[in-house]
Amino acid sequence: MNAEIGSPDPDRSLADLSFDQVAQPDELARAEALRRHSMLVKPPGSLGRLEELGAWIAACQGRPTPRPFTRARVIVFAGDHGVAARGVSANPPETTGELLGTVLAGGAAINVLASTAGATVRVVDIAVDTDGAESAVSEFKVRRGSGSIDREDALSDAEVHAALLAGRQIADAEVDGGADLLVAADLGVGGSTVASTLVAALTGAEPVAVIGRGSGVDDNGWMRKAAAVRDALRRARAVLSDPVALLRTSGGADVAAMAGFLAQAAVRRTPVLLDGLTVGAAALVAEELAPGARSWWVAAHRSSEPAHAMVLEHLDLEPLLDLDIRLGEGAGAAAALPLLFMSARLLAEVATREQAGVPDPEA
Ligand SMILES: O=C(O)c1ccc[n+]([C@@H]2O[C@H](COP(=O)([O-])O)[C@@H](O)[C@H]2O)c1
Ligand SMILES: Cc1cc2nc[nH]c2cc1C
Repeated sequence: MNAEIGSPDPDRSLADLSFDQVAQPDELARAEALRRHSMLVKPPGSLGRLEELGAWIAACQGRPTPRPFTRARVIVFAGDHGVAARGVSANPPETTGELLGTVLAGGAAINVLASTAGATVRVVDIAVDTDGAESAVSEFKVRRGSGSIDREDALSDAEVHAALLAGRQIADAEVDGGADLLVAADLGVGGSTVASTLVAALTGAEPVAVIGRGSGVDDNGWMRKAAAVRDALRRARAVLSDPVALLRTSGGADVAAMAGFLAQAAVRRTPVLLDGLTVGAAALVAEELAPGARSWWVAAHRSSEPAHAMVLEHLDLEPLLDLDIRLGEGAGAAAALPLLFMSARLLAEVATREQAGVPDPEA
């Protein structure tokens, strides 16, 4: 049980929330890595984006020859959304708690994908609407569910602070525990309505342009979702310039925690593989909280949710995969993990032309 649910420390000041300045990845290491790639036993540039990806890893690690990743971690942030009660999802709200149990039991797609790729999964119950049955993963729980963003604030200011701090603390603990590659993942019925609202607010997109089927809502549900996003957007646009107020008005504790996590991962110079729509919405907020954080992120995939394309465009990120994945829970990111593992090892382990005795025809 978490005694603090619903009563975040009122003494936490705004100052607690500031993120240290984000340093940029090491451009010298990136340039050296690209130069090394041109010396390896293959036509220059022939490994395409794997070369760029390797150079990005080198820049993040601050060394031209990357170390292989040894501890990739997927953190699943689970939370409920009050707006789910408006019938905007194909699934009833209680599904979130059931899915949380499935991930904990190892039976979800993310468990299989992460384990196949060689990553471990941690689940954090940040705001699941359980009826009092908090568990060992509820240490950072901020509240149960959230307000329905079409007509009330999702959270109080104190709850936004608590969630951002939770994300920041989780990132710190993961990096201190040796994580060298991080994935933020979301789980929560109604999450795509919240994420679509945040994306429309932060990118200036029209409501109808951002609304997709989420986890599979039917036509009537899609209409209710469109109405909810339209109403929520009116409230969101009033607080656009203030990311904390935006999270209070139109977010959720899971999104706020992911934003804190993504910002702090960048502060701690740790590369992150971004998943789909809801993580993307959190990333938009994180970039506002910690400008420059986006340099530490790679977009794993393009979700089939229309709002995700707007996230990618806004952050100027080119996704690695386009597999029509629209699951959330970190699935798209886990599917792309092997590409990062390969990119790091290619730079470190492929022989140079000189070592292989294959002279450069141009030399
Ligand atoms: O991240 C995505 O691209 C994504 C796209 C569609 C659905 N989801 C997942 O589905 C849930 C949200 O869908 P919905 O329809 O309940 O809003 C939530 O658990 C997300 O992880 C996630
Ligand atoms: C089954 C199911 C799995 C999910 N994983 C993430 N969101 C989800 C939503 C549903 C409905």
